[in-house]
Amino acid sequence: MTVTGLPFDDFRALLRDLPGPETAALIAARDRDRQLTKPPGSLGRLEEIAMWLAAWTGRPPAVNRPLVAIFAGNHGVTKHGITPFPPSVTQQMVENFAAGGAAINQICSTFDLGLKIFDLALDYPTGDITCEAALSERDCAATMAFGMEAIAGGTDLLCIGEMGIGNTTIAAAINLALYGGTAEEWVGPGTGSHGELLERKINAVTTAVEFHRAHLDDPLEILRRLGGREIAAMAGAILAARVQRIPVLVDGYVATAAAAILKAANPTALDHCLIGHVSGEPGHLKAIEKLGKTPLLALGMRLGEGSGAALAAGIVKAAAACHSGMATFESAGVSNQSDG
Ligand SMILES: O=C(O)c1ccc[n+]([C@@H]2O[C@H](COP(=O)([O-])O)[C@@H](O)[C@H]2O)c1
Ligand SMILES: Cc1cc2nc[nH]c2cc1C
Repeated sequence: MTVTGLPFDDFRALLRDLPGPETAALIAARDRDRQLTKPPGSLGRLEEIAMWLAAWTGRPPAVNRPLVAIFAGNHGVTKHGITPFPPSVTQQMVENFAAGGAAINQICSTFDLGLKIFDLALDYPTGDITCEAALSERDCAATMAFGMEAIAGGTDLLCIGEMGIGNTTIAAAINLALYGGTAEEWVGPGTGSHGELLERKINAVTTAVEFHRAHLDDPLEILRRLGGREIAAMAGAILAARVQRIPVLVDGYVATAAAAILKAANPTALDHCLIGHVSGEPGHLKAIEKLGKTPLLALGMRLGEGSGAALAAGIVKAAAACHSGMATFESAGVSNQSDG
């Protein structure tokens, strides 16, 4: 037997043929929304969120098994001295997540969200993107496939987050490769890179995109050359959720870069996603606009670890509860506008 397929082939095929929303469930939800005891449109974006849940799950809006998935990876590019924290903090924070001591643990408890942490070969950082590919095609595809397993235990709302010292540099490089401009437009302080650290970060992003320039017309090549394991896994998880029609909340600057790879491969690939929160990272709003999205929250956070998506999950749960739990004009005996 001759093996002819390349590792990305299955993902390219999946991306070509994505399922769309369920129109019948959307129409039913719109119909019910019109009957609820409120002036039309008065719940603003909560109404849009309820319709989004119905369209993607194919049933009345509900959130019964929300899950926050955090993917952790390490990056060879950190050897350039671009971050105030050492790469060992990635593993240490994974342990902190497991022990319940991180911000994300408290947000998950507050909104009753499940939390799963996926650490990705933390002892084997990716290649230094300034002079080599971050990942081989085989490693990148295997990591995307691993990310797809995040939903295997079942969920009806997936919040996508990450942890990885150096990964705001990676996100900036991906954005520069996808959208152009200058490194300065996409590089921000991350966990606190200023002065010489920030200059080296900008140089690393410029050099990396220049080094890989001849190969950046293919989004999956951008992912494997400039990305990282947590970025590849997040892309896989978002794609798997789409195939299973599970709505997704995307977290900050880094998670958005993973999502952007899918959008570049298929313009409809993020129709099942909302952006939970616009990060304080300066390039995030522009990156969100490139996806044609409006973030649900703007709280000035720049933490990552799924925090913005998890906070937005609280809003999404409230939207579903309003839609399913509110009385109708008829059931509550409240006069509707047309009743006079
Ligand atoms: O996603 C964001 O908006 C975001 C903004 C700033 C920092 N982070 C988090 O900080 C880490 C990356 O920052 P840095 O400075 O090491 O590139 C990584 O663990 C991210 O989760 C994340
Ligand atoms: C302490 C710390 C916590 C984090 N959470 C997400 N990214 C992080 C980066 C650092 C440095």
